[in-house]
Amino acid sequence: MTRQELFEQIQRKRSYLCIGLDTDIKKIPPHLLQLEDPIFEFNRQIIEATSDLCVAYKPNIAFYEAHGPKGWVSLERTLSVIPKDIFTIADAKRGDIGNTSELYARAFFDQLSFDSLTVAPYMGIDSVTPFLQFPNKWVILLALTSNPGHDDFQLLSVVSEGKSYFMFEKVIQNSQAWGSADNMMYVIGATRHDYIERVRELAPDHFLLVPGVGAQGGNLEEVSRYGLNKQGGLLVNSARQIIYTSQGEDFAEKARAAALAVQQEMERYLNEYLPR
Ligand SMILES: O=C(O)c1cc(=O)[nH]c(=O)n1[C@@H]1O[C@H](COP(=O)(O)O)[C@@H](O)[C@H]1O
Repeated sequence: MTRQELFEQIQRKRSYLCIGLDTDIKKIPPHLLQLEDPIFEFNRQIIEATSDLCVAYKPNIAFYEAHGPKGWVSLERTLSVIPKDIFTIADAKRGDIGNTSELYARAFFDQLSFDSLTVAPYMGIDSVTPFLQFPNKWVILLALTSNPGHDDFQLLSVVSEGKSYFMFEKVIQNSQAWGSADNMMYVIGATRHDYIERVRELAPDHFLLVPGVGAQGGNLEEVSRYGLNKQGGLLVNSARQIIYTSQGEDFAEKARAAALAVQQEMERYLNEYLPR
């Protein structure tokens, strides 16, 4: 999917919501557990109930891998029911020496047909560029993550040409030579919305994947104020706050209500910062 197509979807749906399919067998409604593939059935109903309100789905691969081969089947089946105009993110946080990264890319882009993959930048250029060789596919590079440990490394000072930068700032600056705003996004945690203005100075055109609203307490209003750009430029992810709203037979309906509340809030920000 191209940047322009993503933007058109944001305008059409008045939403930049990405729903996280972090489908935990321990948290899904008990009535689904007797089915052959409860994870798929849960996802299928969530997708059916919410696909007009969001522009992306992000299955976190850990929730599927943990079940072995059965989990991969649930993931494949889930992908097959996501409408084709919706952006898909494999949240696998990969990155390794070049030939290994290339195989990871083939797994997620060719075998599973995801539009994008989250990638850790720590091993540097040759661990990231193999993912950028796939036409129409995206790398979403971790820059400033939402978890408490982000300050262990991402906020360390690095001196470059006599100036001091945070490590995450160097990730954003240096990686722009590896790809472009048409095939690379950055992860910025919603819990660090105080840095989004700075991120926008460094990467005015790139899309940002912003997890951490909802269950992790990030602030959507602040993220939107500083993060929206002229093409939308934001995919704000929420998983638990949307998909686990009810443990009953009405779980999909309740998930829709939670997604609708977020979409309506986003529509207000789009009207304010990015009028049609
Ligand atoms: O790469 C990610 O998506 C990610 C990066 C980050 O900094 N923080 C973060 O929470 N995530 C993912 O985003 C999702 C957040 O889920 P909720 O907190 O339930 O909305 C999980 O799948 C996390 O793995």
